[in-house]
Amino acid sequence: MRKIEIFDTTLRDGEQSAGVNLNTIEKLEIAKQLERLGVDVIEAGFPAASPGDLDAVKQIANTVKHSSVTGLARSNKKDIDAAWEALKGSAEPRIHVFIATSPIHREYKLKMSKDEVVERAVEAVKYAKQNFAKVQFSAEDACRTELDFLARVTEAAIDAGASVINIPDTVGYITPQEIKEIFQYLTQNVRNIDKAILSAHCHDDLGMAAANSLAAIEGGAGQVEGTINGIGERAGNVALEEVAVALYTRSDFYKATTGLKLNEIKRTSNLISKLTGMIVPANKAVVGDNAFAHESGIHQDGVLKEKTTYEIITPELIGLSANKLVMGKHSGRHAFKSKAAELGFDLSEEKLNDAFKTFKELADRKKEITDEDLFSLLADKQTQATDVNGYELTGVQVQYGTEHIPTATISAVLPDGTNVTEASTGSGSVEAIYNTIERIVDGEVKLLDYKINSVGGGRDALAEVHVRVELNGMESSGRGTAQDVLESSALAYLNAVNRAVTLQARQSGVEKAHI
Ligand SMILES: CC(=O)SCCNC(=O)CCNC(=O)[C@H](O)C(C)(C)COP(=O)(O)OP(=O)(O)OC[C@H]1O[C@@H](n2cnc3c(N)ncnc32)[C@H](O)[C@@H]1OP(=O)(O)O
Ligand SMILES: CC(C)C(=O)C(=O)O
Ligand SMILES: [Mg+2]
Repeated sequence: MRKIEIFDTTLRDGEQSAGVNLNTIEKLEIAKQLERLGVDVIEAGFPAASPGDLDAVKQIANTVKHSSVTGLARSNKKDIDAAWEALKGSAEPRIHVFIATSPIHREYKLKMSKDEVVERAVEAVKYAKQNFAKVQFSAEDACRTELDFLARVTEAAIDAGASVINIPDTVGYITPQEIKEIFQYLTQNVRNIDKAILSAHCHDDLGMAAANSLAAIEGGAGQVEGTINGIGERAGNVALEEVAVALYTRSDFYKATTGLKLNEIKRTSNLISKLTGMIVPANKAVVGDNAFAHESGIHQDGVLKEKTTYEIITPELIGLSANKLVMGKHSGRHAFKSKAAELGFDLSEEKLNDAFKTFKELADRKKEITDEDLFSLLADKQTQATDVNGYELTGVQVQYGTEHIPTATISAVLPDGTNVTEASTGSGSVEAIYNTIERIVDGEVKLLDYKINSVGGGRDALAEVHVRVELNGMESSGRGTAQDVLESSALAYLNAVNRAVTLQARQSGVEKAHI
């Protein structure tokens, strides 16, 4: 069996998804889970993109021990220096430098000749190699690049010191047969290919990312790059869980495996979905809610007689256990702590006490507290900043009637500690709440997107709201979870406002909390 290296770029290419913005605490939590999942490399960000990105990559590099941590850099000294600043504390400093090689990108974007692109790539790899133990080079838009030129760039980058050469299908254009041939061509025509491993990085614009990644492996790729749940720029990157489970299930065909702990897949998917607000479609391969649901009579009959009639992978394989009824209002602190550990959370004493209090309040109102409820509650506590200096919701009251104008009254604590209560109307309850919050907040807030999702099932399920807002021209996202949809709507809005305030403070040089 060949071992395929798994390079996870959820925190870099995944965060390039429109509307996703993770703060450092959330990125750290995701990185720790990717480490538990057993990915070989975590691409933690693009350090030159912003001081916040650099800081997040640095914290992840200094925390994660069992996966390599890397950061992206353009082929210039400034980006490579920023990456070094972020990654020098990691166990095996590793950088990912790139430059586009296709004719379209050379002519219109970079305005460079072939020779200039090769020269820039070589200079960048050599410069990076002065500090970094491991250098990965990517030929952006490789799959639309002339094959002989791609081989030339690859050979030059390896000679300059790159030990991983990534061949991205940047715009999701290639077909499985073609990408297999590209990898075979490079394997056969690059003189020094034995000194590097080839990597595939596929996007899903035509829905072929998983097929293309698997075809690249057949053609000789030793590393696959992608994201969990397939999030990423435009239609997203290849979903790593699909590649890993396909290799496992069809090892008879691919004769390849990965180092992933497949039973950590579901937890990783849930955490990333929750923190990014990118909800996983029910019919999504491997991690969708319906991936193991048999609806029709003939299928149910077959599964009852013999599971393998209609089930090629088991829920247990990806760590999906039956949703147990776990805790109730009579549960104590010890049981709660051990349940939190079972669900994969290692909370500080302060956060654990806070989570226990919220759990007890919830248990008073909700009949059954499921693993899903607890996961949501604990993930919120784990990623909540303790040094927050923002707006805090203390009360929501809404009057609604089909014959009346909805009116909301909101009480909150301002960043300077003052208590306020305001009221306003709207065409619906949520609009009334948001109009009221706008009266409380300093500046102009615009709602850009609103999504609501229930955590688990049942009439008393928790409501999780994700919003995207603009505050004084600064875009940010926020989320809120509560049993009541209106309360979660208010919490999500204020969370997004607080994040925008933090980003603005950062930009104006005033370091504040990681809200
Ligand atoms: C395929 C991918 O996923 S690539 C990664 C995409 N990710 C990102 O862009 C991360 C977020 N980006 C950013 O924050 C900003 O774009 C920054 C900080 C990286 C750069 O910002 P700016 O300096 O303002 O440049 P801007 O983004 O407008 O333009 C990019 C410049 O980099 C150049 N460039 C693009 N790729 C490369 C490269 N790999 N190597 C060298 N130069 C490059 C472009 O030609 C352009 O140069 P020009 O200004 O001479 O025309
Ligand atoms: C930066 C590179 C690797 C990339 O994300 C792409 O080309 O899609
Ligand atoms: Mg990409």
